Amino acid sequence: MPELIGVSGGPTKPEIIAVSLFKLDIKDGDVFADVGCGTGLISIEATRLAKNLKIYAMDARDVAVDAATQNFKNFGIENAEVISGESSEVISNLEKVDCAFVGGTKNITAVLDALIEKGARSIIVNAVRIETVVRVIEHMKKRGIYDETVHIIASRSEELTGETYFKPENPVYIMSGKQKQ
Ligand SMILES: C[S@@+](CC[C@H](N)C(=O)[O-])C[C@H]1O[C@@H](n2cnc3c(N)ncnc32)[C@H](O)[C@@H]1O
Repeated sequence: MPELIGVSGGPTKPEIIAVSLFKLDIKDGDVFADVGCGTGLISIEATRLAKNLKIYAMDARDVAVDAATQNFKNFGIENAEVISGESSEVISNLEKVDCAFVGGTKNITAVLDALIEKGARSIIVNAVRIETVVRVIEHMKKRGIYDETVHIIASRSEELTGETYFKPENPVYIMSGKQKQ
């Protein structure tokens, strides 16, 4: 496996990716939006779960766009387009979206509105700040797409003086929205 090029804020931890992508329920042929793609790892993992995806990976930071572009090249991901810009505007210019993972939550209500407008049937949002969690739940409820929130607290084994202890990861909230297509 090639080594993933990192950026601040990423990559998303494997346990969070596992739960998020399970709940996303991505299907063969889907148009998938990786919103605030950072390293692009979510898109890379999504290609292992479904065939013939069309992926739009977007981020407002040049450093993330460059990292995702290089990571896709290194991992042989040919079905992903990396787009630089504010996600709510990028999504507005897409023809349609079937499902979306939102890892970057700036302007989150506008991002959710754009995804709903494009017909997304499944939207998963990751957040660590409680104010963002409340904003997402309230807006999903207002738009009639709220499904549920899962709060994940994981810890990973680390060696300590030849023995094993568990180092806690940051807790993450995973919000899920579903819409009929
Ligand atoms: C926590 S990181 C995402 C990590 C990523 N899932 C990974 O595995 O590498 C959040 C990213 O979202 C981007 N971001 C946040 N809000 C955004 C927005 N409204 N539009 C575009 N990018 C955004 C940030 O620039 C940042 O790179």
